[in-house]
Amino acid sequence: MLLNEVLNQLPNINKCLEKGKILIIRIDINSPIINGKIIDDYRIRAHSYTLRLASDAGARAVVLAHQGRPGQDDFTSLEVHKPYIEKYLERPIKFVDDIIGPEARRQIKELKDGEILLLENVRMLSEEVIEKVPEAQAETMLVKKLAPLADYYVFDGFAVAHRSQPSVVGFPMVMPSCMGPVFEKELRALSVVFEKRGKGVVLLAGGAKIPDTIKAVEQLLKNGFVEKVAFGGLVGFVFAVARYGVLNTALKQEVEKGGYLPYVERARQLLSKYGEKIEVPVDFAINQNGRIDVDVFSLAQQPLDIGKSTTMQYKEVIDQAEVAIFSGPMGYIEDERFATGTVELLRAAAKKKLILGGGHTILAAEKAGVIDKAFHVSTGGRAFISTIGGEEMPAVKALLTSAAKFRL
Ligand SMILES: Nc1ncnc2c1ncn2[C@@H]1O[C@H](COP(=O)(O)OP(=O)(O)OP(=O)(O)O)[C@@H](O)[C@H]1O
Ligand SMILES: O=C(O)[C@H](O)COP(=O)(O)O
Repeated sequence: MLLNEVLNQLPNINKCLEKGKILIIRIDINSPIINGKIIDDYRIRAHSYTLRLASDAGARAVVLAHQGRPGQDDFTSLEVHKPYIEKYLERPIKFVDDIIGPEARRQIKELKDGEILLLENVRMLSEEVIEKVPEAQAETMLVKKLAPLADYYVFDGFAVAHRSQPSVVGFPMVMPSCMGPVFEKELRALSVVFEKRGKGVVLLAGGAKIPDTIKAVEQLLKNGFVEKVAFGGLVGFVFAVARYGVLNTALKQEVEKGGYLPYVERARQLLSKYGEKIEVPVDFAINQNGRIDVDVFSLAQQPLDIGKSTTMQYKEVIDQAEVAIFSGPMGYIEDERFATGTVELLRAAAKKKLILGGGHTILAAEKAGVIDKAFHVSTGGRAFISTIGGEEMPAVKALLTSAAKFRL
């Protein structure tokens, strides 16, 4: 189903905003954390708007969210996020280090109109990280314990919409549900891409998520949703190896190091099918006591950015376009010298209808000074790239089922 049809069928948050009603709101404030400190709060800022809407309407908000994955360094308590939410909301919120236990349930029952209660990292429940069909997720402890306490479920976590987890797809099966404003805004912005049916749409695809990016690009090209795709970042290495052969050992080594050699074959297939629609780097920047640019055949060490000729070539592609989608940086943006390709292309893309997504892409856009010029800045990482690829998100499917069942 097309995104605008989905949007017509799903109730938006206004249908769930009622004074005194208890809302379970699933947001995605999963943020980059280093040494216990949040280093980018873009998602928190975005979702604070949703919580403000609920609070201003006098609803009682129970907030579900995650941070990291069990076993990873950034798997922390959401207590870390509380002051950030309070900063953007300009009002205090409650936090409880419990999710479905007696203390959490007591605090939910005692909520007053306009209050917001943030529950602990929902991935501390082992059942949350197991993906299953929505009907099975409706049987989890999370849903069984919390759903009876609430009136509505609001799904706002676009960035986690691709996960068939209990907090995402379980609640819509058992209670009236609506989409939150962050999620709705994402779908509306991305529907612009689909409405164009590819005409004048270019994708700048970089970054490090090789399998996800290749999968999304396969879909986009197959469905005719883009006119051109220009590759950079690590995914650009894979396409350069595919286009120019494996003569170049430095590039091949980089691809091999990440275990991505099998993707070279998929890249080759895409190139043979859609060759004229795909742009591949012709040169790269390397570090030899500073940045120097070398053409793809002379490369003898790890490339850290697309080169100047590639940047020029991609700028021409952007100039011809109406909509530019930017997903993943073109180079190692953590080092100023190698952020040039990404920054220059972002500036060119900002003259068009620019849609961008991904943590590092947002950081680069901030660096390039274009974040406020973008038509849409997505909160999604994998969810963003998958949605533009035309993949149906489990959250969307569950909300559609809920809409048909509960008719808000
Ligand atoms: N040539 C390169 N050499 C080394 N690192 C690179 C290169 N090109 C891109 N990267 C790295 O890729 C990472 C970003 O890729 P990623 O796919 O995570 O993008 P993103 O915008 O952060 O998306 P998401 O939020 O989904 O993670 C950055 O750390 C960047 O330095
Ligand atoms: O950052 C993301 O992409 C989302 O929060 C989903 O996180 P996950 O990949 O750990 O499910």
